[in-house]
Amino acid sequence: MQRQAREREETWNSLTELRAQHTKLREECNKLAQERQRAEAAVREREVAWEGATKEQELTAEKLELDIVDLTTKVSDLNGVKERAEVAERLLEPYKKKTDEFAEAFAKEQVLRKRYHNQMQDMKGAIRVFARIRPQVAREAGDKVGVRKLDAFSMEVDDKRDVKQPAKNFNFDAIFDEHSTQEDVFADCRALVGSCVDGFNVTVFAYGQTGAGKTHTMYGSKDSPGLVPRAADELFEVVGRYSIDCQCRVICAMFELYRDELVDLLVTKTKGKPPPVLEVKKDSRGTVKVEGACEIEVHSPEELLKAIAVGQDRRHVASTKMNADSSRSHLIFIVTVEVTNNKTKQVSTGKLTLCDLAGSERLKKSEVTGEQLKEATSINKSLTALGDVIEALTKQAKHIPYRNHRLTQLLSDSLGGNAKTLMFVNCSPAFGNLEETGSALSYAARAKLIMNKVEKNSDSQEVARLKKVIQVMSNELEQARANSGSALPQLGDPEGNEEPDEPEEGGDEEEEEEDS
Ligand SMILES: Nc1ncnc2c1ncn2[C@@H]1O[C@H](COP(=O)(O)OP(=O)(O)OP(=O)(O)O)[C@@H](O)[C@H]1O
Repeated sequence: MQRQAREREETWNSLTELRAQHTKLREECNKLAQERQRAEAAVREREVAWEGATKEQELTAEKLELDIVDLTTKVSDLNGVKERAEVAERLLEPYKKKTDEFAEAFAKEQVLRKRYHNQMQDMKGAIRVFARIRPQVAREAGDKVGVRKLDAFSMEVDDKRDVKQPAKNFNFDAIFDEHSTQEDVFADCRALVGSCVDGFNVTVFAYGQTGAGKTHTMYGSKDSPGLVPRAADELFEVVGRYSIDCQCRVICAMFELYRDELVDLLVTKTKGKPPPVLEVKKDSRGTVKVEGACEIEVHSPEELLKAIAVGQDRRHVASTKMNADSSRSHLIFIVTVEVTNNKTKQVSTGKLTLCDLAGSERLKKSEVTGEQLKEATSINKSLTALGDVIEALTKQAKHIPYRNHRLTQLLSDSLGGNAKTLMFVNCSPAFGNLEETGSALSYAARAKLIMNKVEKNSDSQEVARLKKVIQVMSNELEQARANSGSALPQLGDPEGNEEPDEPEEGGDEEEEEEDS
């Protein structure tokens, strides 16, 4: 009985154990079944994706095949066009040659037209205006171009940002653009140097916004010399030709008009001795002279270039937002050429005035402060005075306000005077400067209307000698008057009542009127 009970218990225990094992196995079986389900779902998903990709590839392949067919048709069409173009080109060959010939003839004709036009303007005494559009500089990178040369005589200023504003056209005696070299520019000015040696007064001045290229045009750089150094070489070329039967003397002087003060750039400063006072005067012919200036006689282009370099080094320049090397003064270089004919003893005296004006600037744009602000204000004031003189001359006003500023006094024989005058109007091509460019061009267009009374400065040797004596005596008298206060009478007025020939600031209505 006991044995039976023990066997039953053992059997029960192994049954319980078997049951536990069975439960565990069922759980594992369930787990495996779930994993299998997940794996089957993933496989199905991949199969669907693969089928989709295959379909897409099939569609792309079909499209590519269609594209290939299309491109093949186009290539064969293009081959047909190319063949026809080649045939047309062969047919056009003789016409192209003719067109090139016409273009060349047109260019030659334009050069001649410009030359004859300039000679005619010269004879009429008209002030000539050459416009020069400089290439865009690094500062303007990314800005659009709004100033274009149209042909040898015309240009346009087109503000495409303002669709309502039509392009403005300007006509001048020559237009130079970003492709024009310093050589091209000088080729159109060369004859003026000859005129100076011939005994005429000649003025070339550059006007324009700050950074527009005035100094580049007038002086240039070592690698790309501008008009002044080229004129120095040309002058001695011409003098060399004259020297066969004439005695020639070349004398130069250089000043800057800095903040309304005339500064001699060639004078050697002596310690403790103030530099001589410079005065702007006019001789009997109306030629402007700067009295008290240091004049240097030069005998070769090298000596002349050395004098130029000395003066340029002493000029006031500064860096502004608009130009890294901005000229802060008006630079005036004067070369006088005295030619005495060995046979006739006739003396002719020509004066070449080369003037690099300081640039007009918007004070907000150039962001100058302190001393530079004072410089800019003074520059703008002088250019306004110059504008007033131009305005008065073009309106043929009775009174021309030359005496309102030293700059206008200095240029009084060049504007409405006895000189052959050439004005450069320099401009930037960039959109950012269109407003300033437009006003500089309008300023220059007005100047183009001015007529000078050009005549040769020629005297017999005796008259020339006497004029020099008078000049020396006048200077001595002025000196004596300066030393003894106002005790001595003024020249030409025994009573000593005449106004001294000093510039008057601010355009006083009371000032002495000058003949237009
Ligand atoms: N035709 C040109 N070709 C190449 N570079 C030019 C030309 N004109 C001007 N530049 C360059 O543009 C910059 C400004 O020119 P420049 O100093 O002559 O201007 P500016 O009118 O004399 O200015 P500012 O009135 O401030 O003295 C310079 O770096 C100059 O080298």
